[in-house]
Amino acid sequence: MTPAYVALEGGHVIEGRGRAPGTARGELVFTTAYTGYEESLTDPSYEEQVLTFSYPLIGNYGVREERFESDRVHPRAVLARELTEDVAEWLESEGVPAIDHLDTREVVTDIRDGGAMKCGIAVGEDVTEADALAELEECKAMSDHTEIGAQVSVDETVVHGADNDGETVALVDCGAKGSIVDSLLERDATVHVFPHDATPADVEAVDPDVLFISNGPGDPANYEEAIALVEAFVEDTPVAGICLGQQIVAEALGGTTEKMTFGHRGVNQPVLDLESGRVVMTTQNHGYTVADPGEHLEVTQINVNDDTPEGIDGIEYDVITRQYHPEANPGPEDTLDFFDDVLAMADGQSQRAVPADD
Ligand SMILES: NC(=O)CC[C@H](N)C(=O)O
Repeated sequence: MTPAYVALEGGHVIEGRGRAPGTARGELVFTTAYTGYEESLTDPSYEEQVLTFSYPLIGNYGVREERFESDRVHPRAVLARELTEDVAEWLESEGVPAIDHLDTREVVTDIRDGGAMKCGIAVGEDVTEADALAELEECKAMSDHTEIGAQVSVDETVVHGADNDGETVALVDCGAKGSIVDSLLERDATVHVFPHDATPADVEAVDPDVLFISNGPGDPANYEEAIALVEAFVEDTPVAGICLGQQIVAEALGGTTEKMTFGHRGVNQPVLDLESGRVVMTTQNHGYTVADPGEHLEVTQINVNDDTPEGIDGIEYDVITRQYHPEANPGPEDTLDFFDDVLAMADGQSQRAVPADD
């Protein structure tokens, strides 16, 4: 059995079975998702994290590229009770250390008690506990990854669906999942995918019908350029956002964000729509949340478990955002109509509670 160690903040070391070799460090988080491991492992929002699957068997339907959300695995390392050979081989080929045969209940309990925490990972024939502890020593807090947007964003603008007849979307790529682009293309939009640090002039050049801020990893406060884009466009152009995008929009419009203890990661988070009273099941993956939406935004949907904001609308501006992942992949598709609402807003068809002055 290949030795494998996870060193947790505070120095507690958990031993497991090595499935893919290497050393790594990152913020230790867990997801309760029971399907969708390919989508989760390729979701750029997991950059600089070590992902623990609490579901006990991961990989039971193989690994298929058409389910990937980006072109690589983003977590720095993967922990599970049992990984199939397919997944272990895939992670090894990606150079991502993987460990199984550990007590994931213990890991999840530690995270629930101590919050998402730094960890060090060491897997390989010759590694020792000291190697995992050395990685832990080097691990940075998530908010100190100030250049994280550059690690996951496109370098140059990419256009999808240039011949489509629908709305023109300026999607700011802070680590966008492929399904967000697909959901817009399926609705006939033309999607210009911009780097995370695009300038207002770059975006203005395509005359967008909506500015759309994507999901992405890390602390929203580290996305200064995207925050500035929202500030620059919100008075004249509709704005949408998913997950990190909701947090960036709040930061831009006078709201605040904060780090949660261990966040929401899974495919069955219940969300209440305050107007309709309807509850939907949602896919989530976030560690920060909007703490105060500020005076320009109102909360329209909340998490049933802890009342955190899940949907936000502009009061005097055309803005709609979601904290969860309406594009699913993985997870239930109850919330795909968010994309219809965004494109209706882009087309000037939105039904906001407070109409704009013009
Ligand atoms: N999926 C996301 O966009 C994650 C947003 C942000 N990085 C958070 O952890 O809260």
